[in-house]
Amino acid sequence: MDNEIFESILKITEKQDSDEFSLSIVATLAEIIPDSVVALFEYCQFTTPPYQCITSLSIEQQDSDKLRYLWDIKLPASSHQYIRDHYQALTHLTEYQTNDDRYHVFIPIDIEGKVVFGLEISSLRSFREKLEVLVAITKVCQNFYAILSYSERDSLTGLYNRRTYDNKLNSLLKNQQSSQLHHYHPELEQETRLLLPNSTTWLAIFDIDFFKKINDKFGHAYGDEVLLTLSQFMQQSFRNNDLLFRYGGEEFVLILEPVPFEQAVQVLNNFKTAVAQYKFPMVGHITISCGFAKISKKDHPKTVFDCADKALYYAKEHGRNSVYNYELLLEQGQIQHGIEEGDIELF
Ligand SMILES: Nc1nc2c(ncn2[C@@H]2O[C@H](COP(=O)(O)OP(=O)(O)OP(=O)(O)O)[C@@H](O)[C@H]2O)c(=O)[nH]1
Repeated sequence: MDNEIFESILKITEKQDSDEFSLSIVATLAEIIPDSVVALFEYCQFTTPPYQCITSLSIEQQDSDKLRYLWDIKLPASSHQYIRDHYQALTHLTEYQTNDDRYHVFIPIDIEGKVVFGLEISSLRSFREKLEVLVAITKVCQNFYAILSYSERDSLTGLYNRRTYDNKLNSLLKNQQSSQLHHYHPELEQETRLLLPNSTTWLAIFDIDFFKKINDKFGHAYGDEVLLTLSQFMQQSFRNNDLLFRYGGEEFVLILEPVPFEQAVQVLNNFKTAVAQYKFPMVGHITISCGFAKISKKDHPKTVFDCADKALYYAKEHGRNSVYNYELLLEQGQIQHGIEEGDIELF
């Protein structure tokens, strides 16, 4: 194997987390193709357009021979235009040239036969002679992505699993909203969204009401169908930057990107209402309860979860099919900080 490919693959596959892995692929390709812009797109069938650029990089050679890594730089308009017009046809490696004299290559990465990511590399100089290297690297990456995805996602719903939740929340708390991925980059010509004043990141827990009865009445397979449909509903209802997890059995966690309190209440209530109105095949109507809490920098992962869980418990005790916020319940004196009736837990 060519030494360059071997070294690159070794470097990329040292990463054990798919976010870091993605950044590493982009960096490696940008190093291999000097003066290029490398962008990584992620596909999501539930968004419009059904893909988003999650990161991009260009490496600049400085006078001192030092390299400057320009992350999340704006993509050439020609790349955006082409992808917007042709994304449905970009299911195999595509080379194209545009009027601005740029040479582009788009390489789709599929997992289990479905295109999940796409890499777009563009430069004012042709890099045809490097195509073989690019293809070799992306083929290995494709296999490695599949392994990482298997370990990070829940097999029934495809949402992130509990283990990934721990990792993502830990890194979010460590580095509140500054991670390279799943973060809105205004430079990337995506949906322009200004951060409203008083915006905070929120953690919400959803739990299906009386799910045991659904299993008991219709059988486990129909119970699974409800979990699957609900998770698809979640993917359609929340923004691409929001993170969704199947935390356990019939319990789901949502990390809501920074929005003001009123907006969080509205978004969560809309979802709760939409679920209650939906008629599941065979099972009919179901309801969910939700508790949510603010994620602040100083929080410990367990503390945030426990707070949202207390609000969820309150919802379960007060009629279900409802959404409650931990901080508001606390302010209203409906619950106490740390100590609950019949609860000797102290934190
Ligand atoms: N079909 C299916 N059922 C599951 C799965 N994981 C957990 N469950 C079931 O989910 C049910 C959860 O029951 P409980 O914790 O009593 O909660 P509940 O019946 O929803 O009641 P409340 O939460 O109090 O409204 C149990 O019967 C579990 O067996 C799964 O992957 N598939």
